[in-house]
Amino acid sequence: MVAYAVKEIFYTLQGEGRHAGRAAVFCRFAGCNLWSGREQDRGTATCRFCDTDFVGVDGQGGGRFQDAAALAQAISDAWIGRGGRRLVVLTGGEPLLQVDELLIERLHAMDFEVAVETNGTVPAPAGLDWIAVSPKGNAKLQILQGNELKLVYPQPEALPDRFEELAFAHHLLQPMDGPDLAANTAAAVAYCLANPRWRLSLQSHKVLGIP
Ligand SMILES: C[S@@+](CC[C@H](N)C(=O)[O-])C[C@H]1O[C@@H](n2cnc3c(N)ncnc32)[C@H](O)[C@@H]1O
Ligand SMILES: Nc1nc2[nH]cc(C(=O)O)c2c(=O)[nH]1
Ligand code: SF4
Ligand SMILES: [Mg+2]
Repeated sequence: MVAYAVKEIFYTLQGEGRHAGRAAVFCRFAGCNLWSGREQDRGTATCRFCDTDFVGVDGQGGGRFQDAAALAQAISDAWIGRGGRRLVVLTGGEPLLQVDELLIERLHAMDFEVAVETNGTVPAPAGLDWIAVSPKGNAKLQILQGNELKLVYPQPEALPDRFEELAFAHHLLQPMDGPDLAANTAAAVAYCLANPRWRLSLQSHKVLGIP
């Protein structure tokens, strides 16, 4: 039985959210519940603005890992930093379709702080150190609390008001990348100025030209 399908594993700086600028291993799981990942399905998907290729296991360091120990070892091998706190960001695709408590335990045993980037539609296993939820359109949220709520903006079906009172330590707006990035960034800046409980999250890795 193949346990985990992983698109890619790479070491870079977290580009987004409250940990932006911090070194981390990214583990990108294959597959998502809100889009097939095929361009021909994008227009009818629940999530239509995705900036990521999460199909297959053919990326750098990707593959099928038989068990939690094997995947945790591959993640550990990708950490090339010296000193500091080791951080892994589990992303995708939708990581919570695959992440389980055993993997989190193994990563903790290898001295990692374990963060997740999720669309929030799948319940989270116990033990995660940092939960970043990024709601999508009218998809029903199952995770109603966490560390950061990072809303891609603007989404007509997911207005910030709806998430303002949820129990997250940080509320962030991230401009939607795509053909309207400049206008979306201006709109997000204006929203944060008018509604100071929201802070801006830029995708700094794209500006920097790093993965
Ligand atoms: C590719 S997703 C993978 C994790 C998970 N499926 C999710 O949606 O949160 C990683 C992050 O990128 C964000 N993202 C995806 N497409 C984006 C876009 N076009 N502009 C800005 N952020 C985007 C997501 O909202 C999420 O915060
Ligand atoms: N540098 C960098 N930071 C990121 N933060 C969230 C990402 C993601 O795709 O989940 C991401 C990513 O793909 N690259
Ligand atoms: S939920 Fe996340 S991975 Fe899935 S299509 Fe949307 S942005 Fe991409
Ligand atoms: Mg990304």
